[in-house]
Amino acid sequence: MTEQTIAQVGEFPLIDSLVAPLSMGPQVQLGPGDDGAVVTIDGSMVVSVDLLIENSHFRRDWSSAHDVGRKAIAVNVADIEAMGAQPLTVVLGFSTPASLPVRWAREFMAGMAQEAQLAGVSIVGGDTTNGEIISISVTVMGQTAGLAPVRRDGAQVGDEVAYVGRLGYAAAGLDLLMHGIGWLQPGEGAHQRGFDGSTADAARRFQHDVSRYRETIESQRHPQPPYGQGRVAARAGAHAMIDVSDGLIADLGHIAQNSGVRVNLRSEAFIIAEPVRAAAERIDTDPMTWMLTGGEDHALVATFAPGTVPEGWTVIGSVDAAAGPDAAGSAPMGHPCIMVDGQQWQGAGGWTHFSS
Ligand SMILES: Nc1ncnc2c1ncn2[C@@H]1O[C@H](COP(=O)(O)OP(=O)(O)O)[C@@H](O)[C@H]1O
Ligand SMILES: Cc1ncc(C[n+]2csc(CCOP(=O)(O)OP(=O)(O)O)c2C)c(N)n1
Ligand SMILES: [Mg+2]
Repeated sequence: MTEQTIAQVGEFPLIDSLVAPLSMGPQVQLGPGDDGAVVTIDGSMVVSVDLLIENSHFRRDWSSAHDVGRKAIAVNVADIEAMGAQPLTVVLGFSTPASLPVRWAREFMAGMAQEAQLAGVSIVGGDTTNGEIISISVTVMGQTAGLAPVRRDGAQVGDEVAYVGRLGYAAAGLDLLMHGIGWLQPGEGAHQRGFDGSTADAARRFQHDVSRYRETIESQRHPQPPYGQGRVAARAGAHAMIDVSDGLIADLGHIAQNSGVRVNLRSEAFIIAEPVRAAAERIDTDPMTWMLTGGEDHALVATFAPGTVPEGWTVIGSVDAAAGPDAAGSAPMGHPCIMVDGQQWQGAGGWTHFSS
């Protein structure tokens, strides 16, 4: 029997079935179902949006619908955490081919609901349309609730640089998946690029033992941002903060550049987690590259006045005065604002869209 598709169910019955299981937090006066949602907030509103596009941000043969739903919430809530604000609500833009099995949409929504619960946000509305591939846009709203927002431009010379959350996991998982390791069973995504659908190809892709580094692949499917730690950093008086979406060096580069300072990282301060080390051994690569330039774990990295780094954060470097214009000119492709073990970082600091 073939699976029921979205085309067979129709727009409004689909929406009804997607929103019915959602629960609303106490701040929600009016949830999905009207022209707009109504939300009570404390202080100023902090708002951010991110897109997840099929084959750019996820693949259906790498991640389940549930994983993609979890990721859609996590990557967006991390931006509100990185402002030191309290995440409250999200609205979802969902575009999908009519041929998508309804099961995929329901599991996606269940993943969103599960992660929303973890992150402490309510899904208060959305929009559903027809499109050639799956596109997901999540807008997240938070409140300042008595604490000043922590921006990217506040780092001060003499600050300590520290992070909380995972580094290198999601990048390791991405590399493994790109090596054909850890794919899901071929389902509706089997037609997608990189998978020829043949039995031999399927057998080759699913024969790997991934037990030692499973957590890295799971992190690529859905990251685990350190929920609540953005508020902890704001309460500790963090001077600047960002979440690591593109790569630690790239994202710290935004702090350094916006603040007019230079960041010095000490590689010996990084602790390489066992699953990341195991993944690096499996595909014979340097795990530090993933930790320094890999994205999608959505760790928080912040700068603090000396002695004010919160418990549970790992200090990895310090903030210096910016180098002169000569130094900037000597690393046109690199990150003149970021030093690692006393050397200016040359080359890519993380993921950028539009490059081949
Ligand atoms: N198309 C756009 N229109 C307006 N602002 C944008 C657009 N794309 C990105 N920005 C802004 O540029 C900044 C950097 O974007 P991005 O790298 O996506 O940040 P993040 O990693 O926090 O998601 C953000 O402040 C974002 O709001
Ligand atoms: C199919 C697939 N290809 C490539 C990647 C890797 N990747 C996609 S986006 C990205 C960086 C973060 O995404 P972005 O849209 O730049 O997030 P933002 O900085 O706006 O939060 C990475 C490492 C992936 N996750 N899935
Ligand atoms: Mg963004």
